[in-house]
Amino acid sequence: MFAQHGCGSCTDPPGTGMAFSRVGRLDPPNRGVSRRAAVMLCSLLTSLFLLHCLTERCGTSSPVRASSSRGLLQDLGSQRTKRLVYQWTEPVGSDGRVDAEPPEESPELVASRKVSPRFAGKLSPLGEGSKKLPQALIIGVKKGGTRALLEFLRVHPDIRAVGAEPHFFDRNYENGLDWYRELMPKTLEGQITMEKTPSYFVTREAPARISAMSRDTKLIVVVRDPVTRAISDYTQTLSKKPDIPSFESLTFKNRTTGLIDTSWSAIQIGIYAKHLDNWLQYFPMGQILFVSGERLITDPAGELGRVQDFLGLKRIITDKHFYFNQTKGFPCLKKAEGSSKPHCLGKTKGRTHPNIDPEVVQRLRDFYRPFNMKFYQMTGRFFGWED
Ligand SMILES: Nc1ncnc2c1ncn2[C@@H]1O[C@H](COP(=O)(O)OS(=O)(=O)O)[C@@H](OP(=O)(O)O)[C@H]1O
Repeated sequence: MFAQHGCGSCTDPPGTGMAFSRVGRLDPPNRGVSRRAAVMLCSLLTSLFLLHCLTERCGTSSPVRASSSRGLLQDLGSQRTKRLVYQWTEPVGSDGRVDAEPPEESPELVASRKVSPRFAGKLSPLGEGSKKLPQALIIGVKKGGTRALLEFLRVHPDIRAVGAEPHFFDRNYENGLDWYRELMPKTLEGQITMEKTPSYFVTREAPARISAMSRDTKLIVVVRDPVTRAISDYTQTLSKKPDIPSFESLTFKNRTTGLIDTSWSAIQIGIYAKHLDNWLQYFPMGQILFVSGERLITDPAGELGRVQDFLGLKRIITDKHFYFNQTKGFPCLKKAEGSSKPHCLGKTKGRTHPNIDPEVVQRLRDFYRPFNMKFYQMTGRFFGWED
């Protein structure tokens, strides 16, 4: 009876005691003793409950929970997420060049994972495992097909990846490895942690920094015909800054002399042999896998087979996982990771490119040819970008 009667007081703010003293004065003495006992019992139970909450084991509805240490950590986590959100808008240069885009994940897919969209990895049902530094990275190239590769790889049960581009080895290096590790999803023994940031491939300092993290890091580069890549890069910028000069005028330092402006990042990035040279100072060729961006579209399962072998994983992602979506004009996943629904990449992947003057395209083909030949020689793979 006391427990029932007094239970309303259990929710009163502890330490006020006002309701109890008023009730005590109005009741007869023998009942007053019992009431005092009930009050003491309630206070004891309240204290125990508070203690329980402070050790973070009580339900989310508890007011104590809001100020618990986990609450603070969650707040910090969302601040960090916000910080990374800003970075999507940061890299717009004065010429309207944009370095990165938000991850191509549909809101439905993200919601189905029930975790932060930007840093969503695969969650084990009980959230067990620990955060580890990545053992494999997709380091480039921008507009090569890096998002498609990562989204396809995430289907593999032994791969867990960050959704967003952390840009750790180029823009956020001063934040330190602990910051970087915190961004990673938890993994169990035998699972591989991954992330993709396409700008690493052209960042001078990236190879030394990644090697300092671990000399065993496996590196994956998705490459695509440098001319189409440059046009794709330009198309992305144009979609955000429609007033930029034409592709043709940005291509040349001087159109009449035909001198190509190699300082324009859209052109620079495609000189793959030059960038690769820098990586080979720190990593042996066997630790770098080159994925054909073209074949990733025409034969995704074939390229994914090579990637799984390279990562030492069982070939789980096969033809059965893909279908060709006629409307999108690209292969899509029958079931995305963490979801039972089909999944194509979003609108910013597979944009319609503007028509470029064929003479300019030819001039660029001539420009890239020797670099491409060198690149085929270095990698031992013929990518067929000549026509
Ligand atoms: N399956 C699938 N679906 C959609 N798009 C696909 C796919 N596979 C490869 N691609 C090509 O990926 C190009 C974008 O490359 P990235 O994801 O590396 O771009 S980014 O650097 O992250 O912005 C994108 O370039 P654009 O066609 O120029 O938009 C696509 O051609």
